[in-house]
Amino acid sequence: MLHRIQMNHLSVGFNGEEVLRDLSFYVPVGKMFAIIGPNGAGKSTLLKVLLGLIRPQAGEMVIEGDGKPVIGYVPQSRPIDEETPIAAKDFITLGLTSHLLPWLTRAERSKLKEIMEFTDTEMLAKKPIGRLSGGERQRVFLAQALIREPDLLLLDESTANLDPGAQEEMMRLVFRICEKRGVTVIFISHDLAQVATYADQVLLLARGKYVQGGAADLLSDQQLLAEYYQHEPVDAAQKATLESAQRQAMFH
Ligand SMILES: Nc1ncnc2c1ncn2[C@@H]1O[C@H](COP(=O)(O)OP(=O)(O)OP(=O)(O)O)[C@@H](O)[C@H]1O
Repeated sequence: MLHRIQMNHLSVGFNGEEVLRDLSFYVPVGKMFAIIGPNGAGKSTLLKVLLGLIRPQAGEMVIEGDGKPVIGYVPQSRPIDEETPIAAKDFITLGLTSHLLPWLTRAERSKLKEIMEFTDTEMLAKKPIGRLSGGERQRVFLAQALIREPDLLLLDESTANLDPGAQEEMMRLVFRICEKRGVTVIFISHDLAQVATYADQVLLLARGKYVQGGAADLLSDQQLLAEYYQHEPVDAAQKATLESAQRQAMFH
């Protein structure tokens, strides 16, 4: 169980170029937290800092819990060679400390069964991961992250390449994990509707600046979004004109 996730004055750069500058924010424990912002804003870099893969040049990261915090990670869906010789079930067990199926303890086997039921991956158990559909593969990645019983779950655009139904299914699973097991979830997304639906708090990031706020307040601030995403805000009149043009295009 986590007690506190707090970043204080983080700065990260590559080859002398700053990507994150003096970034301070907190993540509410046991909630869904979204990181949004334009391409190149530093969102994945921030997740890598949380995963301990990048050491910030300045600042500190505080992740406090009852014991050593366990972090699960689900990457963006990527193509995997069809012939990759590993079945979904074996892939999921790679998340455990004993690793390979024959060496699983009784407790680990029962955990595996529970997680595969939860993520609806039982039917995929024997299929090579390269032959799974995008949505199936992401559920397998999620199962691998969950089998470690994480305190903190990180998702880096994990639903980006899925169809709307599969996106919804995956986010509902993640939401249930957060709600029922008290897992803190940090997810990166470019889908602002998805963020509005699932996030409690949002960190909006652009190079060199950031703002944190409640999802409803922050996402309804068109001026702020336009400033960070660097486009003109769409006002009500423009929206009506656009919709009318779309309707006309449909009938001609
Ligand atoms: N290992 C690295 N070496 C050099 N530059 C890097 C490295 N990792 C990231 N960067 C640079 O840092 C900047 C931020 O990258 P990052 O992947 O964090 O952005 P992002 O917000 O996740 O973008 P996107 O929405 O496109 O995925 C980019 O300009 C990128 O080129």
